[in-house]
Amino acid sequence: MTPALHLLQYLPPLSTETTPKHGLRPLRRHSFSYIKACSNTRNGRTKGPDDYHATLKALNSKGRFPRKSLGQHYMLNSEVNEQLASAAAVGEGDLVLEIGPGTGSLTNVLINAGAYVLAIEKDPHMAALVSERFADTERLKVINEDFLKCHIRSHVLLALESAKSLQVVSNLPFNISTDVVKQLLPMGDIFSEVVLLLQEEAALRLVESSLRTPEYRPINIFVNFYSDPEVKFKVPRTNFFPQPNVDAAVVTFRLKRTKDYPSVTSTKSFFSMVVQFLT
Ligand SMILES: C[S@@+](CC[C@H](N)C(=O)[O-])C[C@H]1O[C@@H](n2cnc3c(N)ncnc32)[C@H](O)[C@@H]1O
Repeated sequence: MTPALHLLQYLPPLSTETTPKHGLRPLRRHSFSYIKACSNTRNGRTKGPDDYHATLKALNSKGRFPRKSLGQHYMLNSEVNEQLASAAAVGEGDLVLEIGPGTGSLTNVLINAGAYVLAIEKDPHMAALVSERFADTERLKVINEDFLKCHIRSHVLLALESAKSLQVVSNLPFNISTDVVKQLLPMGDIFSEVVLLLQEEAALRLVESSLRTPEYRPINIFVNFYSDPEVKFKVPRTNFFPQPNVDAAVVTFRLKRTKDYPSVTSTKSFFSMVVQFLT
């Protein structure tokens, strides 16, 4: 059996399940004066096949079965990707950091919304695949690194000449979501908003302050200290390939500016301070 046929037997039918309608803000239109890593022309936009077919075609072409250890659950529904971009109000000239572009279905929507995308992908095969898919645009820069280990600040500042803010938009691997949140939320000096597709239960735990257990309480304090979080909408598991065992939800974290809270030396010291306070 060829790798492509082997993969095809696992493919779900095209989902007709839609996500609930919600009141998203209209697209914000402001632009950065100049972004070093990308050209500022509009010519690099990519109009390709829809996410379902593009994702499956990309995976099939490489005969590459998704890896569980890397949380590779790919988004098949363009509508969800559109809503993610809308939740972040991605518009013309924005610079967006995407963690884990995978086959590039969300990347495609971000580029078509007018953004320049800096994508960090840990899997070298997927980094190569997404670079290849968007080879004809200068709106994408792919970095093949582990987001949790890379020096994100220097990557971002290299890509952004002026000190204006930018957004993070990502369909995250569920297994690294808490670590990503801990890393990104204190970066209100460079990011204005972080929009993440998370496991639904994790999303509710991070945002719902009414749920109080000793385990999550410090992380709730952390999230509210650095941001104004909001659960936007639920994404049923049937929208992913392979289908995970859980549903997902989109959360927006509007980051507070560093001048709006007392200075904290490190995330580690923040948590030890909170734990001391609570015990
Ligand atoms: C849930 S998939 C999402 C893929 C794509 N964005 C989509 O919506 O279909 C997660 C992606 O993150 C990548 N990834 C996993 N761990 C990572 C890490 N530590 N740093 C960067 N990328 C990672 C995976 O290889 C995979 O491409």
